[in-house]
Amino acid sequence: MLAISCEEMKAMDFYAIEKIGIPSIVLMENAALRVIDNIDLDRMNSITLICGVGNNGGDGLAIARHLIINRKNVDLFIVGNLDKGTKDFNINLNILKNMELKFIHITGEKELEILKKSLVKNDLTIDSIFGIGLTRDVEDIYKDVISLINHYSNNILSVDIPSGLDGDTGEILGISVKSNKTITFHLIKKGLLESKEYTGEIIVEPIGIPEKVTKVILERME
Ligand SMILES: NC(=O)C1=CN([C@@H]2O[C@H](COP(=O)(O)OP(=O)(O)OC[C@H]3O[C@@H](n4cnc5c(N)ncnc54)[C@H](O)[C@@H]3O)[C@@H](O)[C@H]2O)[C@H](O)CC1
Ligand SMILES: [K+]
Repeated sequence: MLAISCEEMKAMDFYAIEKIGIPSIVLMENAALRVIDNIDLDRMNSITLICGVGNNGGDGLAIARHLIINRKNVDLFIVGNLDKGTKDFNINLNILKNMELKFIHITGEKELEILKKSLVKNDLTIDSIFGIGLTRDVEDIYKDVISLINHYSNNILSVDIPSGLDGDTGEILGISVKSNKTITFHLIKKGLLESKEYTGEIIVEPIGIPEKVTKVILERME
């Protein structure tokens, strides 16, 4: 199975968007729908979603929207500086605000306690904090959130990469979500192959990036 680096994935995303003309929000929507396809909606009714403020978080916001449309009970939490949200994160956040979905912005003990209460009673926790954009050790409030996720969830799904795992080496950067299932997009990232203990079952899902893009980037980056 072809495994790629985070840099190669970012280059493929960029080429698909800039050269082929597929809007990034379309890739994000495709990613969200692929995650929904991998959730047993007949059995999962109460779902806790924890989102970062990058595009991995943006995936999570789009997933939240589709879960709500499927009449699921969604507890949505966001961790990170909301002023630093990416373009696609903000598009999806704005949609949820227009749908009057309440979310909790985790900044301290009070919200961590609310998160814990949601985790202990839910059917599924979805980790959408960091993906291929993780660049350094996880610290502070992010570390507290991931520790709670690992302690109090009984069923965890990670979006693209377990948050805290280095997508290239499989190294744990301070702390990582220990998932039951990881839905990774387009091609498997090398780091996932090194850390089955943290990824759980790995499912690779297409998000609409043409084969040509993969070929061009891999030839360029050989
Ligand atoms: N259009 C696309 O490219 C698509 C991407 N997909 C998803 O996007 C993520 C990658 O998103 P990106 O915004 O590049 O980064 P992350 O969301 O992974 O990280 C967010 C942000 O966090 C900052 N950061 C990095 N390390 C730390 C840290 N230790 N502590 C705090 N903050 C940190 C950094 O600034 C990052 O930018 C990819 O995984 C996919 O899930 C779509 O799925 C498809 C389209
Ligand atoms: K993640």
